[in-house]
Amino acid sequence: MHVSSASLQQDTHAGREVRPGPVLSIIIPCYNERGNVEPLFRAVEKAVTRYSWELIFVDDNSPDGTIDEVWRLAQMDSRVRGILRVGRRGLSSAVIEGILSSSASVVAVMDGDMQHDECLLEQMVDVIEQQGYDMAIGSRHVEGGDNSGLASSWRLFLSNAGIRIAQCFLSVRVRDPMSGFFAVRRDLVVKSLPRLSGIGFKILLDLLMSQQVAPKVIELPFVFRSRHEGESKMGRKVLVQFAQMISYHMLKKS
Ligand SMILES: Nc1nc2c(ncn2[C@@H]2O[C@H](COP(=O)(O)OP(=O)(O)O[C@H]3O[C@H](CO)[C@@H](O)[C@H](O)[C@@H]3O)[C@@H](O)[C@H]2O)c(=O)[nH]1
Repeated sequence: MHVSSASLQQDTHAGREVRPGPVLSIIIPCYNERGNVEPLFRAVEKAVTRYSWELIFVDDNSPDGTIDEVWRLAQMDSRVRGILRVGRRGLSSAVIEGILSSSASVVAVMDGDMQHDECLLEQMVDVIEQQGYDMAIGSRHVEGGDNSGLASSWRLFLSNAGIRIAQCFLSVRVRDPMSGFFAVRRDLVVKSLPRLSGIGFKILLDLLMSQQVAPKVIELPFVFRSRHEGESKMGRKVLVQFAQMISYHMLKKS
């Protein structure tokens, strides 16, 4: 397991026992995902063994009691934490709050429905920590990636159209800017906070559009799986919010 030598030195100097924080914070926005919480935790536990991690679920007061399930797990394992937001909704803003409450130098964002492949998490940390990338994106649109888990051909059409639109506004070439699965240096997000819109579903695109200097980005292929349980929250409102988010950045730049 990776432990930073800086933290060890510091604690040797202080002469007391060390309990270093996690290397990776995994942020899970969730709404009505009760049945997916424990399977996701178990999957992460199995997949991520080389780095220490914490798993932060950010729930917007789901009617199905998702947060109770998160807190039940948190009682059994201190690597699990839950943030309950009341009176607010939104994937992107939930992710931002999760990142703000995290402590690792690398944060990963993934869906709470098992559509993202947890086996990619270690590789994401590897490329950021060892190869100097700022961001590693789980991509359905590079060789080896696959988008077959999207629920319908209508969703596929929307996703492809969204990607084409998004790419017009990016200075860095990203094949899957609509992905909800990525890892990033935490300090890059913190520096971007004044420019992030936090609107809607597309936090990766929001983050990419907030950059003043092109970040060093790598896309890693993954197979987008079918949902484990429950339903997608994608609706007409999400499309409107997508347009609002793009407009927000265009207005800021003008
Ligand atoms: N806290 C919170 N979480 C939310 C909200 N809306 C959705 N989520 C959570 O965000 C994750 C993704 O939401 P889904 O509703 O499952 O998204 P999707 O339609 O399957 O969209 C997927 O495909 C997109 C690419 O086309 C991805 O961008 C997106 O992240 C997701 O992977 C899930 O864990 C879901 O519970 C919300 O208002 N609040």
